[in-house]
Amino acid sequence: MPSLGRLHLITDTRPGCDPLAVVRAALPVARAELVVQVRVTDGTTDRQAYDLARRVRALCLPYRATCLVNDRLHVALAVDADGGHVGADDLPVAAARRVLGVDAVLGATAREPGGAARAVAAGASYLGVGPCHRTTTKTGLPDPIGPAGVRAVAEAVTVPVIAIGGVTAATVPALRAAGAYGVAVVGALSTVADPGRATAGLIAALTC
Ligand SMILES: Cc1ncc(COP(=O)(O)OP(=O)(O)O)c(N)n1
Ligand SMILES: Cc1ncsc1CCOP(=O)(O)O
Ligand SMILES: [Mg+2]
Repeated sequence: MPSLGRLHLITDTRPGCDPLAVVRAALPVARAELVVQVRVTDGTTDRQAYDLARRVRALCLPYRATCLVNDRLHVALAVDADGGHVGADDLPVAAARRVLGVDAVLGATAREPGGAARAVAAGASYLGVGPCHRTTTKTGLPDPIGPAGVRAVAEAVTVPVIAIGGVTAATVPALRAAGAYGVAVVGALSTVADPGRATAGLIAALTC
């Protein structure tokens, strides 16, 4: 399995967003350091999710960037994505691993060391850990765990920890110092005027 990219761009399909434009801007900057996770809003049909994932997959290929699909693992299989990401409301990690196969990249959401260790034992190849900071992109989340919460998880597992939730280039150094391998973002790339420039800022923070 190729090494995991450090910058995870999660697609924003809320009204008024153009997820493909953001992916197109980020790819030439981050190249193989980019992991694009296709995440769609609940009201999105499988056909719409498939069409978006198929396009993202095609855009990623020439850059050797990784393409994952959030929640809908049948869509991941249908577009031959590199893998998927599951959380508490999705297929259990072991079932997701059976669906995707042994070689797939499989991310699981974790918030504390016990859940993190269980997810890894069940077959997760990386963990999405958070919310680290307050986010405006997803509602209904528990309080942020901050860099200290990331550290607690990172010390409990050997797989890459991807910090998520309110991440910006300015908060990356503290998250990295806490043991995060990389970060996942929605707003930091999808709600800015120049996503290519924002990608460069995040990559610089992740690789220094
Ligand atoms: C990298 C990463 N980490 C966490 C999540 C959240 O997944 P989940 O808890 O299943 O919530 P939804 O994204 O499905 O709303 C993620 N998607 N990616
Ligand atoms: C899907 C998800 N899970 C925890 S926070 C989050 C959204 C992160 O979005 P942003 O980077 O805009 O805070
Ligand atoms: Mg989910």
